[in-house]
Amino acid sequence: TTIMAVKFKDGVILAADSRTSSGSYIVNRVADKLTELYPDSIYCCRSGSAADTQAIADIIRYYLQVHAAEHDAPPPVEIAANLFHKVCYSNRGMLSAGLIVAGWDKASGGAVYNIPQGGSVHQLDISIGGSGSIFIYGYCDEFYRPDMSKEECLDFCRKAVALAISRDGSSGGVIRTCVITEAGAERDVIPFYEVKIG
Ligand SMILES: C#CCCCC(=O)N[C@@H](Cc1ccccc1)C(=O)N[C@@H](CC(C)C)B(O)O
Repeated sequence: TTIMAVKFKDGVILAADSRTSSGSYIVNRVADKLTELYPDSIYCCRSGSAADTQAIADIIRYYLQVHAAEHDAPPPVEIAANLFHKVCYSNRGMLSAGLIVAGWDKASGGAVYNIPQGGSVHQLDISIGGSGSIFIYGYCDEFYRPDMSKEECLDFCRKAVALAISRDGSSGGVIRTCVITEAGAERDVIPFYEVKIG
């Protein structure tokens, strides 16, 4: 898997490949690793065990619905990140889950949180994860800027995931993206071959 989430001018952009593998067998070549946690405002990027990350996302989705009902307002992204931390840390050592939580809320105007295997929480401007991310740290260090426009940031994310797909055997398929701003969430998908790489 290759996943990433990035802050840009108007909010956040999430991106992922679409390969689910079992050893060298490709179980799903069109998997959707960008999972909605709260309608139109909070998503997560999933890496690691498909089973574990599906189960955890379902739990967080439920708790965010409860939070929204209790507060009569959409939950801040930070709440979703803290809920993931609680579940992942209390089941530490029994899960294989590398998650990135990202979304837009009135208070932050866009936030990205990385939750690695141990269950810690890290707020960042950009987070990359999954087996393919090791191949694109240099690319992201060199080209990421916090003030990119939507189009610039979409191109940056698609190029980063395409470069990872070209090197990581556990990443592949199509490149899915999700742009989250005050206006809501906008999903897109492009084939890997449409991205011009070396
Ligand atoms: C079907 C089946 C077997 C398991 C499918 C399955 O979880 N594959 C995993 C790899 C893995 C992980 C832990 C144990 C085994 C196999 C996978 O493809 N993970 C991708 C992300 C998920 C969310 C789709 B990525 O991290 O590569």
